[in-house]
Amino acid sequence: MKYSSQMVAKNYFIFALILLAGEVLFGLILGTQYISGDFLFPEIPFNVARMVHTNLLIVLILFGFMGAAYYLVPEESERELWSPWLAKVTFWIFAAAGVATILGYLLVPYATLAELTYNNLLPTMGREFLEQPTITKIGIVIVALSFILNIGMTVLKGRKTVITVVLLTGLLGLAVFFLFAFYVPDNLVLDKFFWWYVVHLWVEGVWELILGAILAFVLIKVTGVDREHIDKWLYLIIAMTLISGIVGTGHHFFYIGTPDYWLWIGSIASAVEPLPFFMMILYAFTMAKQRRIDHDNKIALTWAKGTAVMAFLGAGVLGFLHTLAPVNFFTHGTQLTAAHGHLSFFGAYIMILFTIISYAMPIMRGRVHGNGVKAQKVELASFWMMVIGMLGITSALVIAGTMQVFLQRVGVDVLSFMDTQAEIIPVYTVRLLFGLMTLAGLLAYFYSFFVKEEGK
Ligand code: HEM
Ligand code: HEM
Ligand SMILES: [Fe+2]
Repeated sequence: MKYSSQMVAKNYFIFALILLAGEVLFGLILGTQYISGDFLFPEIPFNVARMVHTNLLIVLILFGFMGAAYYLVPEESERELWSPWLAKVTFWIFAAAGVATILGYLLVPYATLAELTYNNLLPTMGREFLEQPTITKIGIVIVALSFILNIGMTVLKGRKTVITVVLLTGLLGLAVFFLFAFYVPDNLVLDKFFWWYVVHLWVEGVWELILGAILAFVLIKVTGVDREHIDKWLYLIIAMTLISGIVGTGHHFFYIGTPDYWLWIGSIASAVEPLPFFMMILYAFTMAKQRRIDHDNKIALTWAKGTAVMAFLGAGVLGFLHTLAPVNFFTHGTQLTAAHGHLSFFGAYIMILFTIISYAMPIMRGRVHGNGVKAQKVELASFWMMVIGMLGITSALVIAGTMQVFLQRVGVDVLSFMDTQAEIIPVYTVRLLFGLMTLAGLLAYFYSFFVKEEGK
């Protein structure tokens, strides 16, 4: 490790992985409830489990991004972190607030949680992904500001690279768009309209910049390819992302009460969105081919290539599947949406965290050349188990969604929502089995940390 302050990233990475285990566990609870509705009722109702599942996902990605930034920014900027102390303190504040919020979801009814946290003073609760009590949201803003101050000062005072500039832009965007979580208009159409300013402009806008920057950093390290070469790709990908992604928000404004012109704008702009994801595949594989060094940490490169491919499949292919207005008319809010949500979040934002963790963690643990051969073998097995598990979950959901559309939405003699769900239960059983495989893969990943190196 070049700079001792990079070490602060370790806690962030470990905590992100623990939250990921919780997320997958709650996914399995949800998957079981789809088959047997009374499972764990009344202790953990579906709506609560869902909230815990998705909120853990968001929070773990935030922890992962912070860890990634704290690790790579000092190295890129060629100086110590502006304030390692601040980074350590914010970790504990954020971790405590996160745990308290999840416990709040699980231990008291949501309405009571709203009352206890004085939601009436500034109502922001109750929207998907943004269910956190207002006070937690304020905490997130404070943590984000201190984090950006720390990263920003390090970047400004040190060497500026394309990677750090892109990363910082992404992080600033992340913080700015989160502010829309505080704007909850009474009008339901406006409410939904601005809700997407957080959700869409995060995942299909500024988070993609963060993803691109982390991917570029790891690729430079493990391939030894010239920075100038990688920078050109990064510029191109980022430009394509922003051009298509910002206007592409229109694909959420088709049938929610917004004007008709969104049908055209949303369809056309978002149809371009798969391109930057496709370019990431070309970029990762070209770099791997042109590599100048044979880094001993082979698995980090595997994760990097895997991220590019899976993000393209989840976001690019499954996203495109329902992004044209005439298709979305039938598929909106079905299991096809869930299929896309799972593979895109996993392929892009969970896998990029595995990429940076697999590169950085061995170094932080004193293994500068990466883990030993045996540990990397276990990690490779975990890679495939998780990738196949998530592909299995999403394939099942694509089948479930297609059945749902045809049974419930096409023609006149259609089934009700619940009758349709009953027909799909066999497919949900397959989903659950692949979910178990994903969990097994994650456990194998954890185990790889404890594999002893030969001769030690
Ligand atoms: C890292 C892995 C996972 C990620 C990234 C993930 C992500 C997500 C996301 C983004 C949603 C919201 C989807 C939407 O609104 O369309 C969701 C909901 C859900 N997830 Fe996961 N999930 C993961 C693992 C699992 C597993 C292993 C299972 C079960 C086997 C599962 C089952 C569910 C269910 C049943 C829902 C609720 C869908 C609904 O409301 O109908 N998830 N997950
Ligand atoms: C990594 C990037 C992406 C992530 C993490 C992501 C995630 C999600 C999630 C979780 C939802 C469900 C939200 C909800 O209603 O609860 C969603 C919806 C949607 N996504 Fe994405 N997405 C990504 C990229 C894309 C791309 C590139 C496209 C188009 C090419 C796309 C098209 C759509 C559409 C059309 C919907 C609305 C589905 C509906 O009407 O039910 N997404 N996305
Ligand atoms: Fe979107």
